[in-house]
Amino acid sequence: MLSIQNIHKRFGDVHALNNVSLDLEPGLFGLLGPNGAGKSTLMRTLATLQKPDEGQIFFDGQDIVTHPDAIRSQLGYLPQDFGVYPRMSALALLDHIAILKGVINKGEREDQIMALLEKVNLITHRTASVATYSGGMRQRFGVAQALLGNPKILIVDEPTAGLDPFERQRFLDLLSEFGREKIILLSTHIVEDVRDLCPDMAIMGNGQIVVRGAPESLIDTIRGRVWRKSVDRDDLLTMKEGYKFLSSRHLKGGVQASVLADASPGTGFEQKEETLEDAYFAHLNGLV
Ligand SMILES: Nc1ncnc2c1ncn2[C@@H]1O[C@H](COP(=O)(O)OP(=O)(O)OP(=O)(O)O)[C@@H](O)[C@H]1O
Repeated sequence: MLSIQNIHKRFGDVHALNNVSLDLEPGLFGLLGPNGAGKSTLMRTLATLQKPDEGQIFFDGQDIVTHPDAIRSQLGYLPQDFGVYPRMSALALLDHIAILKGVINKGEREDQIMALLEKVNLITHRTASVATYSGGMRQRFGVAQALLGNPKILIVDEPTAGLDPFERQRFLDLLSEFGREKIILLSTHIVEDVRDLCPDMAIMGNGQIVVRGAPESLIDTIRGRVWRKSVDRDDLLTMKEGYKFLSSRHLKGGVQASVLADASPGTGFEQKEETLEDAYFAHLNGLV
C-alpha cells in the first residue's frame, strides 16, 4: 500500500536519508534508531512536508512525490514537536483542524470529533484549553487531531518521549487499537515501545535501514550469543575494544557490560537472555 523506493535526502554535507526503501501494509510498524538516524526526516518526507532529492514513494499505486495531494487527505501526522497550542478548547481546535482537513459537513465533523475525543479519553476535558493539558493528554489530543478525516496512514514521531509510564502505556494501547485497519508508522528510540507493540519493524542508522523484520526474528539473529560481565568502570574501554561490545549498564556503583560471542568469551562472563535491545545494538553496530 505504501511503497518507499530508494529515497535520498541531503542537508548540505549530511546524508539524512541514504537509499531508503520500505514497503508498508496496514498494521503497526516500528522505526527504531538513535538520535540523528534520519527517522524524522523520513516521517516528514512521507507526510509530504519535504520532497526527497531522489527516489519515489507510492501510495496505492500513486506517486506522492509528484502528486502529494494523493496522500495528504489519507494521512494523519503527529510530529515530534507538536507542542505549541493556542488558548483554544480541544473542541474548538479539533473543529478548526477538521475544516482544514476538508471535513466540511458540520454534523459529520461533530460526530467525528466526539467519537475521537471518546476514544482518546478526553471527552470530559473537551472544553478545557489544550494549553492546560498534561504531556500525556496533549499526545492523546495529537492522535485525535491526526485521526480526523479517518486517514489510512498514521505517522507518529517519538510520541512517548517525556510521558510517565502510565500515560505511555495508555498512549501505546490507543495506537494498537488503530493498528488493525491503518498503516501506523511509529518512530521512536525507545526499544520497549516497539517490542511490545509492533509485529514488524526496522532499525535505522546513519540515514539507512539497517535491518527490517519482526522483533522476534531480529532477536533470533543473536539467540544464545549474548554474554554479560560485571566490570569496573575503568575496564569498560578495554571491553569495548576487545569484544563485540553491545552495551553497558551502570548498576549499584559498578558496570554490567554485554557482548556478543558464539561461545563464552572468558572468565566472569555469564550467558544472558537476549533482548530486542541487544539485537538493536548488534545490528546498529554492524556486529551481525
Ligand atoms: N532541516 C534540516 N537542516 C539541516 N540538517 C537537518 C535538517 N533536518 C535534519 N537534519 C539532519 O539530518 C540528520 C537526521 O536527522 P533526523 O531529525 O531525521 O534524525 P532522527 O532519527 O529523527 O533523530 P531524533 O531522534 O534526534 O529526532 C541529522 O544529522 C540532522 O541534523
